[in-house]
Amino acid sequence: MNPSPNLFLVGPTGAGKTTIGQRLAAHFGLPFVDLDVEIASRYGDTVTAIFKREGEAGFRSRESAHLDEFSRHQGIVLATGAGAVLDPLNRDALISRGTVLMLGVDVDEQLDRLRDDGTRPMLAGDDRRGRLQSLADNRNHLYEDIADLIFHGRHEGVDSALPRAIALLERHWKRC
Ligand SMILES: Nc1ncnc2c1ncn2[C@@H]1O[C@H](COP(=O)(O)OP(=O)(O)O)[C@@H](O)[C@H]1O
Ligand SMILES: O=C(O)C1=C[C@@H](OP(=O)(O)O)[C@@H](O)[C@H](O)C1
Ligand SMILES: [Mg+2]
Repeated sequence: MNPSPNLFLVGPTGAGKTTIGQRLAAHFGLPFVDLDVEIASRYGDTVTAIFKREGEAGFRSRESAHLDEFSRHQGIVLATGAGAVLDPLNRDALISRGTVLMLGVDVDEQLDRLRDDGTRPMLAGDDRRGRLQSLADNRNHLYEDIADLIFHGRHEGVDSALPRAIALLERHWKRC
């Protein structure tokens, strides 16, 4: 079904890269890898703890190393973290080693989905809306630049989004 070696999910925090990625992998019968989970398990720590101990720069260098490693696999679904696209080498690896699916989401929906979620260090502190807006301003064009496909998240649950995402991918792969 997938003529491309891998499926890479990119997009803002809370867009559903982890959740939808897992469900897409199950649907297509492919192994699922979440970059953040791999980083956390490799260092026996949470992403939040790595941010606290090493700062964002420390996390980013681990993220780039893991992205390079896992993007070389064949036939996986890989959920990246929202900031993985900041490094141009990461963007090149994603573009050249698989189909890049951007999951888009607006700030209101992010606020809603992540209301009770305290696990995202980039959102720590006050003014979540302002932080999300500035992350969107800085990053959305990077996702769009590398995406083969863009899935626009609506105000709907995962069960309703999933078949739309599957249909989008199947249409794309049929054309390839
Ligand atoms: N339509 C939807 N698509 C994706 N995630 C959704 C949707 N509706 C609700 N969610 C919820 O949003 C939360 C954030 O999703 P997550 O997969 O962690 O995003 P990401 O990995 O992109 O940061 C999860 O709790 C997920 O169940
Ligand atoms: O916005 C970011 O830079 C980050 C997003 C997180 O992933 P999600 O996109 O799954 O939240 C995780 O990689 C880390 O906390 C940094
Ligand atoms: Mg995630």
